[in-house]
Amino acid sequence: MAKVHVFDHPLIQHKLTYIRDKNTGTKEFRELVDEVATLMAYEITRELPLMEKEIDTPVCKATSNVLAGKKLGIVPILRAGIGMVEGILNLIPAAKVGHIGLYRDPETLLPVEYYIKLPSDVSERHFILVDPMLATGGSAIAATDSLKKRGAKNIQFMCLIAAPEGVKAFTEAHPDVDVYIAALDEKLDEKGYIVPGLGDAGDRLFGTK
Ligand SMILES: O=P(O)(O)OC[C@H]1O[C@H](OP(=O)(O)OP(=O)(O)O)[C@H](O)[C@@H]1O
Ligand SMILES: O=c1cc[nH]c(=O)[nH]1
Ligand SMILES: [Mg+2]
Repeated sequence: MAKVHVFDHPLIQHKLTYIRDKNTGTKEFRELVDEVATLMAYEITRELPLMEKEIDTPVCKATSNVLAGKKLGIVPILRAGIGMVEGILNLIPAAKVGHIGLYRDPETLLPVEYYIKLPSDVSERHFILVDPMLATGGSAIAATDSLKKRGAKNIQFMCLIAAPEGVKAFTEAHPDVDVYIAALDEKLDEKGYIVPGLGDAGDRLFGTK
């Protein structure tokens, strides 16, 4: 069964409070999402494999650890996922970036895929799929389906805020994909918005409301 990790680091929680605040403007919202994505990436990469390397320090020969060269891919779910990419690349600058374009139909709440472009070596890569919001779970489930259909075997899903309904649906659909969230909120409202949430993540990031 998928593991669900909730990051309760004080810096993440502090920044998330200002991300939620409706009085936070687009510029600050973007900066805060970027910063939280970096902090989450630090936590999410904790298990990356290391290998030993022989080096010469100014004092002597030594054996020390470096990353074992795992091929990483970051995949934002458009649009809102884009806001988390730079923050992760700050820590993993060599990662490849794929894109999955999905929007949630406002009537049915079902995801509609309109774009996909992934690195060519999908089956060899470890993917971090990112989206600020896991609401009904439809978008994250469809994006993970899309990745798997193209050969992805190793996926982690990272989001800022999740609703219990979304976590349940996602972990049931993809029990092999661990989920990393900054906050688990109370519920969904009748329009499928997360309560208390942060509103529409894409609109707040890009100033389209
Ligand atoms: O879990 P779900 O119920 O599927 O909802 C979550 C999705 O909704 C938002 O995207 P939206 O459809 O608003 O697209 P946008 O990023 O282009 O604004 C959000 O960024 C997720 O992708
Ligand atoms: O609360 C929500 C739910 C879905 N998408 C968002 O951007 N916000
Ligand atoms: Mg949106």
